Amino acid sequence: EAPIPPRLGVETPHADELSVLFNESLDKWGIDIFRVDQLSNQHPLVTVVFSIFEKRDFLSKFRIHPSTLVNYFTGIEEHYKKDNPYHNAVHAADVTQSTHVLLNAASLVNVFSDLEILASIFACAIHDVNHPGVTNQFLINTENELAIMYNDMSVLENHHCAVAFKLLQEPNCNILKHLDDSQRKQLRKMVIDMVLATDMSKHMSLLADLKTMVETKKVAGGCLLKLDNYSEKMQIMQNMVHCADLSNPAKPLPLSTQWVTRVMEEFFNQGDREKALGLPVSPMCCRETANIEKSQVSFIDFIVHPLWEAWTELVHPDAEHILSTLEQNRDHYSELSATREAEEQQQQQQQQQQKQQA
Ligand SMILES: COc1ccc(C2=NN(C3CCN(c4ncnc5ccsc45)CC3)C(=O)[C@@H]3CC=CC[C@H]23)cc1OCc1ccccc1C(F)(F)F
Ligand SMILES: [Mg+2]
Ligand SMILES: [Zn+2]
Repeated sequence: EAPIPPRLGVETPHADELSVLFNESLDKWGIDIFRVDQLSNQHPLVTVVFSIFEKRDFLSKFRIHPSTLVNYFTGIEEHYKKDNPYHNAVHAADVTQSTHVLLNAASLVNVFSDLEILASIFACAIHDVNHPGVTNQFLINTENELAIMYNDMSVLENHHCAVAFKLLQEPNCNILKHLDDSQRKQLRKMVIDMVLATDMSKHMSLLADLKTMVETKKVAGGCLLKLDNYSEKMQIMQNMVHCADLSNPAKPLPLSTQWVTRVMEEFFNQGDREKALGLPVSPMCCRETANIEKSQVSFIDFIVHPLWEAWTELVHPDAEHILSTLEQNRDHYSELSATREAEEQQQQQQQQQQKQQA
């Protein structure tokens, strides 16, 4: 019989501290996921997934042996590249825990079945697995084997799904073993639909559909979401995972700024590689010229805020605090970018004056 894994799914000398942190904050927006990474001996994804599965009683509901769960998600975690500054297992753990919190919104109670919730958590955990640390456009421009494999269509997102489902076939890793065929087929389809929807090129259509749904729900008298067909339900699940994937600017500032540093590092590394290859450097990816605060303000104004505004309306009033955190953070970055601009202008004037005096 397979051995029972340790209490939090991972061996760590900080097990007590970690279980206190989870008891206090696993269900909270703004858990310090970087501390989870430290306390879990750099196994943030395994311990977050294990704890969520336990809290939602998924091990018994879906007859998953604890060691199978640990084997599979340890394999997944190992396939997240540790030297990616941003797209690593900490990001996967962050998106998974964020979705776990979004699922607890009062207006979403009894909306999703256990299988749909399992599919959502699973999709988050694997949604960036084996990410190479560069964008789809970079893979396409460099005719990378992945772009050839997937014909330039959602290259990364197709790869994440394929790697995740291939790992299920490893020995003692099949967490879906005791699902019946129909459940397994449904879960596979739902996970693929959610992961492919994390491709930013799908963002505008996803948001447009969400806004339409919010309008029709309002007309229907703001009642609890009555989602009678797969497509409507999947739209909500896709937007939920997409919201979690775009939740960095909506987290408490000390967490948000760490994500900004990480993602800029990853995009700058890509900019360095583009320059070395003689390729045009992607916008905001040039180490010398990027204005980090300005990037955040436009990212929030054009992408993140419109999405979270729609989500907040859909689950009103459960996500109000998230939207207000996002708005506070946006103002912080905007003030920072204004002062930085003023400083740069002052420096330029001083240089001008020095030149004139010389
Ligand atoms: C914590 O901070 C970020 C987290 C994730 C992303 C992610 N960005 N994107 C894209 C990158 C290209 N985008 C744009 N390109 C040019 N002009 C604009 C104007 C407004 S968005 C946009 C759209 C978002 C991804 O695909 C990543 C993978 C999946 C989900 C989200 C990830 C972006 C963060 O910070 C901002 C940013 C950072 C670095 C470079 C550029 C940007 C920038 F401001 F540009 F977004
Ligand atoms: Mg992704
Ligand atoms: Zn992601």
